[in-house]
Amino acid sequence: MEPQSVIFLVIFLALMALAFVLPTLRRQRRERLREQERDTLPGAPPVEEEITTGAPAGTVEAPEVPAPARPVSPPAPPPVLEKPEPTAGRLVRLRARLSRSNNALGKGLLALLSRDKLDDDTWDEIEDTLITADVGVDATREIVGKLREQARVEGTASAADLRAMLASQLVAALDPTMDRSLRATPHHDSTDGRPAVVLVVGVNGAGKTTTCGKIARVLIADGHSVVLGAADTFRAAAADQLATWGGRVDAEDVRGPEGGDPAAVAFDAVKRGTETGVDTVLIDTAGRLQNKIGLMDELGKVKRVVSRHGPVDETLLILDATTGQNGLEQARVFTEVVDVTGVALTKLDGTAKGGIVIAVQRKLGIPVKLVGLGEGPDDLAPFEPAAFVDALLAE
Ligand SMILES: Nc1nc2c(ncn2[C@@H]2O[C@H](COP(=O)(O)OP(=O)(O)OP(=O)(O)O)[C@@H](O)[C@H]2O)c(=O)[nH]1
Repeated sequence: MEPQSVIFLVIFLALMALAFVLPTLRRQRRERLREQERDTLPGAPPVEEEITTGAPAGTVEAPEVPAPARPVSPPAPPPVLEKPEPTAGRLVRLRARLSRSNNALGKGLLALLSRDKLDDDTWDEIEDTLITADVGVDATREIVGKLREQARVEGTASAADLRAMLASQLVAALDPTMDRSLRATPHHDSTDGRPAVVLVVGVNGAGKTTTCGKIARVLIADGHSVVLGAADTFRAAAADQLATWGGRVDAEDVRGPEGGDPAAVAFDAVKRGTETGVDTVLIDTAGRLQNKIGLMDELGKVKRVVSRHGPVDETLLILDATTGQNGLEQARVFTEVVDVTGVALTKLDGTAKGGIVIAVQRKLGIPVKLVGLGEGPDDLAPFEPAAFVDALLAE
């Protein structure tokens, strides 16, 4: 064979060998990549990205590896349901929260009542102390007037006796005969087997959503079932906040589109609660300023529309205790728009003005049914006048 032919033959054989080896190398690479892909943990960047990143700009390369399926996240674990604390004795458990913020009142009054001589100046100081604690001017005058009279009739009394007399006057001012039960369960006469409906109203930031969540826990702790209606379509996060509260104790929540009609959401929530046969539907409403007439009208509409299912059983006004006497004016406006049947006074842990409870009841003539004593999920207590006054006067 001629040397030229030998060279051609060698080149030909070399080309043939390449044609055979290259696909094999490609196949091996593909298999390596697949193995890598199998080893990739969920959440790591997909292999596809690694391959394409290095391609020169403008070149279109046929993908050598089929696009891997997106890493699938493991299914979310079922929510861990919480077991709320029983309601009995909560005010006693939370007593320290009250006395911590009010002990200035307790200490101050005891120091005054311990004076050897209870002259006019001392009585004035006792009055001032109670007014400073937000008991209200009229209520304070009445309470101190009765206390003075009692002290005079009973002659000289010890500081401890006077303190006990003052406590009983304060309890009397809170009218312990008022019905403070929350009309939140179908056992209540008016419900006819449908869920009891609780409408929660109040100015923004008073603690409506939080209190709705806390009440749901109270009801569930007592063995009832609850649907939450997120009729606060005004504040975007409120519905999420309510859903979170519900999720923790397995209470379904009903919501509508952001900025939607609150009355429609409230109506749907009651409908849903009736269909699913729950005991209670709790409706959270938007925070409304009393001077925004349109918003107050809207609240009236919510109540009217919900009433198509049957009367609202409890309209609970949420009042922030730290707003003091200003809160009272807000409260009065609410009572004109909706028939408020109970008051929940929140943030009593954050004020030295616990006397506001007396002022609220006196001004509105509506019982304080619940008190909020902290941000914790079970920091809501049924209101009990004697236990409250005892904590208020603690030293
Ligand atoms: N310390 C304390 N904080 C509370 C209490 N109740 C509610 N809060 C806090 O008050 C803040 C406002 O509560 P929300 O429930 O969002 O008030 P809201 O009335 O629903 O507010 P809007 O939706 O804006 O109308 C939150 O930070 C709550 O944790 C309480 O009893 N004590």
